[in-house]
Amino acid sequence: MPKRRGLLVILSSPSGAGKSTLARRLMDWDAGMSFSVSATTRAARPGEVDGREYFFRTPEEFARMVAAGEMLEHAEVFGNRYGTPRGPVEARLADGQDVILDIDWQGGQQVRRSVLAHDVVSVFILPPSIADLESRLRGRAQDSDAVIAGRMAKSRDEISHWGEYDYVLINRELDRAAEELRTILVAERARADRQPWLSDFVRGLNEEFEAR
Ligand SMILES: Nc1ncnc2c1ncn2[C@@H]1O[C@H](COP(=O)(O)OP(=O)(O)OP(=O)(O)O)[C@@H](O)[C@H]1O
Ligand SMILES: Nc1nc2c(ncn2[C@@H]2O[C@H](COP(=O)(O)O)[C@@H](O)[C@H]2O)c(=O)[nH]1
Repeated sequence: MPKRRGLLVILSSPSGAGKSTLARRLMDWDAGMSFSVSATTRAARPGEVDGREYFFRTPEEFARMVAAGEMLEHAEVFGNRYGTPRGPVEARLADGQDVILDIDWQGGQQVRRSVLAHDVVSVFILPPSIADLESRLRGRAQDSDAVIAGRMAKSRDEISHWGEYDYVLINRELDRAAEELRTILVAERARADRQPWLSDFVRGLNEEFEAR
């Protein structure tokens, strides 16, 4: 019976709106989903581990990965380079696993134009207000004031891309936003064109009709 291919779930938002938090909620809900670990040239934050949050790479190593065609997408974000390693994503999709990409709008555009476009569900996450966005970035306590100011300055531009996404949700109350995200996944998985085994199943129903 043909197996469903995995879904590529793109989450984008201005920095601090809650993508990683919502991605973790999705994986708590369905342990079969996985997170694509990006490569980046940015320095690791305290507590971040190479290969877990990111593959931390030098600019030269990152450029080599791009030149070798190893990136599904890549972009410069806040002065650093970020990219999605292609191999693990393609392998997991082919195996029927859903994969979450926490990437910016530039990466979102590239993935939607790629050969994997049919597998994509894209979700843009808005903060309830700009004041909340700033207080979340500050509350995370992982970036300097200068870095936070830079990210706030770019947030308007990121938000301007919301209309390019399949779904948009406002991450006001976390439990509610996580529930909305799960609902999107449930609906997308149930789409007829994502269940290639359905024609076999309906053939079985017809055989049952004929045997009555
Ligand atoms: N609904 C919410 N209400 C209050 N705080 C939240 C909510 N969602 C996320 N947060 C908090 O906001 C902060 C930023 O969240 P998170 O790191 O998930 O954002 P992000 O979009 O992944 O950021 P970045 O783009 O910089 O990686 C975290 O401290 C997180 O706990
Ligand atoms: N286009 C891509 N954007 C990415 C990727 N990995 C992360 N990001 C985006 O970068 C910013 C900053 O992340 P941070 O970890 O430094 O806070 C955030 O908006 C991410 O969505 C990627 O592989 N490609």
